[in-house]
Amino acid sequence: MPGPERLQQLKDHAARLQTRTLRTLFAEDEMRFERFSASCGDLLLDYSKCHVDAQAMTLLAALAETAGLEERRRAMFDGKPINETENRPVLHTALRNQAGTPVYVDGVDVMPQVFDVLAAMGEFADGVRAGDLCGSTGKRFTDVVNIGIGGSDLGPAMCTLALAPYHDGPAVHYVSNVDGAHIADTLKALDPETTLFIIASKTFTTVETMTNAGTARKWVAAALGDAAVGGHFAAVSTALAKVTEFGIQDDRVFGFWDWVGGRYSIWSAIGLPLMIAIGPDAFHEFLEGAHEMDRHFREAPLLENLPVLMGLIGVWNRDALGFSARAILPYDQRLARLPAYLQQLDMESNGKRVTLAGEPVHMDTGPLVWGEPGTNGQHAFYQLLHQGTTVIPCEFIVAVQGHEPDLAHHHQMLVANCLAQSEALMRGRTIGEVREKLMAAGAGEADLQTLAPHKVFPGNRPSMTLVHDQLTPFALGRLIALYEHRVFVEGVIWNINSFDQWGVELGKELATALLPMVRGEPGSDEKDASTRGLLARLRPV
Ligand SMILES: O=P(O)(O)OC[C@H]1O[C@H](O)[C@H](O)[C@@H](O)[C@@H]1O
Repeated sequence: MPGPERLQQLKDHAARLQTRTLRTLFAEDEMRFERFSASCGDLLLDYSKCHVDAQAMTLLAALAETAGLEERRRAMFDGKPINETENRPVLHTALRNQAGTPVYVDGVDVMPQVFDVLAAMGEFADGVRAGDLCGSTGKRFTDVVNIGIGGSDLGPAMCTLALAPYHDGPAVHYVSNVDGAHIADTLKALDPETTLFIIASKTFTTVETMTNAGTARKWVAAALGDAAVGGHFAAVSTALAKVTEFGIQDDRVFGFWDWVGGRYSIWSAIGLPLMIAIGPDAFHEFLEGAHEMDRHFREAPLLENLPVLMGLIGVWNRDALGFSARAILPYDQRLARLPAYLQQLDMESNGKRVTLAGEPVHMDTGPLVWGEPGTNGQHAFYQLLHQGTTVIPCEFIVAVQGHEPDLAHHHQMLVANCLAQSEALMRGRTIGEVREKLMAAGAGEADLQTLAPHKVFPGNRPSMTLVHDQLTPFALGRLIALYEHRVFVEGVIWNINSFDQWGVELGKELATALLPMVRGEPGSDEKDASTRGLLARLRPV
């Protein structure tokens, strides 16, 4: 983490720069787009609408260097235990290391195991897709239900929707919430004879997943008998002994390793439902896209390096300009679940308040991450983005082309809207411009007085835009890896551990203690008055 002087230097520069609006910065420099954009293959990052100049970028790059970004990056790729509180390496990059170059953990090359699991997944996925691997009554699987939560759900669920045009396998459903409504609504339309369940849990102890798995098992047993259960279940986990205890056949268990964080696990066997949906070849392209970003992240100079640039701007927005949120706005309906996916990736990784050494941080860390696809969001919350009192930097994502050649006119409208939003956020509309427009429309002086202030857009609101050719499996893999490394860059500058998640533990512990009380056992006097009051109200009638 940069010392207070460096941080002050950054803030001072930001204050100086803010005396010139984004509009002015564009007016002053015809080359601003060329200067503040960068690419990785066909993926373009335009950050020229962020409130930076060359000096800001130099200061930020120096910050990254002082924070030891390059050493930390090397340590991650080399399998050093950079997740210090759990004493684990962080090697999701090995899972997509399509080059197969050795990656060592405790002196052992993990690549052969990675390829073995990928091959086993491929064989299983092909079997299910071809109908060679059937349910207990010999019928082919028409539906796959993935039961998992957090990192064992969000990645495959988000990607299955994102890659719908490539989906040529059985229908895939995702059940995560312990709310019985989720599994009940999902199973309502399914036939036990043709349904395969994948129980996905890194630890195989997560209460939600185990509860849903138990319900699914009962559902199969009730329809087809106990002996049929084995034929309808597969599992993905690092805790193989626990999977065996649950009773899932060995040849249907796909392992991964404790050096894969849950929110970084889509590249592992956690991707199995996605592979069943799109097929092993497309899944390999997805891994290849991520691998391409890994290469770019390791090799591109800092100020041409997309994850580094996005990370530096993230820190700039958070710590120099004081913005506490960022909005993820994909102009792509199939990326509807990307904001939710990035919420876990970003907020579980960088929502931290102590440094690696356990000292309180003296900078603001991870921002609030949220969003919705455009154009839907425009008709809901963009009002606040344009005229609210809180400035929220926006991240737009859009493809040159969709997958619906017959509907190219839809795509043109989508693109026009995406561009219009970042332009409006940047330029705004001044009171003079508003009055001019109103007068041109024949408004009288009274109308001008009352209406004009409401129609002013302050502008000067930063955004960045990512553009790729098309949302292919390769492009999706590259996009996710970009965001993963961006989170890493920010975490290094903040000097926090981006790979643990102790903040989720207290709630789990308290829920376990509260469960008997919810069931009606006597409450504990130690509970606060609010919890006691709510418990009383929530007891079954
Ligand atoms: O895969 P599992 O072990 O079931 O864990 C599922 C999820 O639950 C935890 O609470 C963590 O916060 C997440 O990081 C994790 O992805």
